[in-house]
Amino acid sequence: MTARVVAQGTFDLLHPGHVHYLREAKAMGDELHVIVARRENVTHKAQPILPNRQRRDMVAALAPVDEARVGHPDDIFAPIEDIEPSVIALGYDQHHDADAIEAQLTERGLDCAVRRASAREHRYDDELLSTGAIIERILNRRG
Ligand SMILES: Cc1cc2nc3c(=O)[nH]c(=O)nc-3n(C[C@H](O)[C@H](O)[C@H](O)COP(=O)(O)O)c2cc1C
Ligand SMILES: Nc1ncnc2c1ncn2[C@@H]1O[C@H](COP(=O)(O)OP(=O)(O)OP(=O)(O)O)[C@@H](O)[C@H]1O
Repeated sequence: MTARVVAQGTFDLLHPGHVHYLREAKAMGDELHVIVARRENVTHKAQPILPNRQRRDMVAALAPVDEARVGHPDDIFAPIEDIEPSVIALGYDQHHDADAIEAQLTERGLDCAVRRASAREHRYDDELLSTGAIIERILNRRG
């Protein structure tokens, strides 16, 4: 049986940290499905610069990714019910609580584990491993 893995995030302005996360998520199963957060659902930080569809298309073009979709407007478990993954891979810094997600999955009758991916370490001095850091450098150098 094919083991599907779900990864999720904003993925505005791609960088090597995203690639690290998606490679690791893919290694947790056979097929990687990515849910790209809708702009209006990104409320815990500044809203993305790039539109939903552009972020989805760029993520879909990355080697570890089998399918990428823009997330549901108001039910984050709707795409999960559709994909039926065996693992949800949370990013190392995602604010979601793994136990709370597991409880909601069980409540909906979904048999799926929640795992946490690792962070990517810097490999050289001025490498930028967050979208926020890229935007800050743009503002500093071009603003
Ligand atoms: C299991 C799971 C499913 C999600 N599904 C959706 C969704 O359907 N629609 C959406 O807009 N965001 C979805 N999200 C993304 C969150 O809403 C949140 O914006 C996202 O995790 C932000 O990640 P970031 O801080 O890494 O950018 C989902 C997150 C998780 C953990
Ligand atoms: N340096 C990194 N190492 C490993 N995973 C990362 C790294 N940066 C982002 N990710 C993961 O990629 C996914 C999408 O991240 P997100 O789009 O929030 O990027 P970000 O660079 O962290 O953004 P921001 O700087 O705006 O917080 C999340 O699961 C996040 O944990």
